[in-house]
Amino acid sequence: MIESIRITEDNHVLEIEIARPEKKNALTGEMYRSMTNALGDASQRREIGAVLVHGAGGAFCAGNDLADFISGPDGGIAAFEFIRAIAAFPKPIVAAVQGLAVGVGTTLLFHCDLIYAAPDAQFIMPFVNLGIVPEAASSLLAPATIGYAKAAAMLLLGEALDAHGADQAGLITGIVAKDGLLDHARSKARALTAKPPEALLATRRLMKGDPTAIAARIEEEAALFRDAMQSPEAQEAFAAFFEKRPPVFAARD
Ligand SMILES: C/C=C/C(=O)SCCNC(=O)CCNC(=O)[C@H](O)C(C)(C)COP(=O)(O)OP(=O)(O)OC[C@H]1O[C@@H](n2cnc3c(N)ncnc32)[C@H](O)[C@@H]1OP(=O)(O)O
Repeated sequence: MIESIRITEDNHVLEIEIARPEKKNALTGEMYRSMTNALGDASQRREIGAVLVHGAGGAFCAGNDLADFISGPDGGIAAFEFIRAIAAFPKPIVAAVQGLAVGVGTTLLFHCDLIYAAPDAQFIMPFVNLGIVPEAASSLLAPATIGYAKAAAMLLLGEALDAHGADQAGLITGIVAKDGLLDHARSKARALTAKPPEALLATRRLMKGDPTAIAARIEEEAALFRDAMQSPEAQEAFAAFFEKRPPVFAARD
């Protein structure tokens, strides 16, 4: 186990805590690999009935570590392995979101089942701003979950949705006060593990819809994503982030 991903178990629930608070829980290759392994393990073990994901230190997750994107060759590969794993994960996933959920920090939520958010939660999918494209089948699942118009504001303009907006749009299950958020999410995860497992898993499978369409969209996005990562637009956006300046993209005229 690595320090920045803490895996624990309690009452048949496997908990994944993203714990890199000094970088707002941005995900590195080794963090993705650790979570992918934890999901693989949890899917095999009968005694695990649900997974709970949360972030340490006031943020949920600031998305992919942008330094990892720049430094390659791993940039993006571990992320897509994690995305495939969470999309195919057969058991219920509960998320407790406080503070920022950026990039994959939001898109992973489309593969969760119950999402509880603190009032300070902010959901942001800034892919276009970064010169890249959506991932985790969010180009399919965002319009399907929150409607095209809200998805367009998030995915084309990169606008944030706050907790209230996310609740209204149907992105989350509910809003819970920050100090009770984790306990609430834990109690819901435990409640899932007390249900008859076969009926629960079959119901979830039916609700999730056609897995081949989701898997195909993940791969379609991944191919575009890999190309976009090499583009001058993305290189400028990543450089601007670390130089703490606004990006300057090519003029239209
Ligand atoms: C396949 C997956 C794709 C994706 O996920 S694409 C999305 C990638 N993520 C992003 O583009 C988010 C980038 N980060 C930000 O825009 C901002 O940060 C936040 C809005 C998340 C937070 O802003 P604020 O509250 O002002 O905090 P701060 O001072 O910017 O961040 C604290 C420290 O955390 C580092 N950090 C934050 N996010 C990332 C990241 N994604 N990759 C690498 N570092 C990150 C910063 O640089 C800084 O560090 P220092 O204290 O050393 O200056």
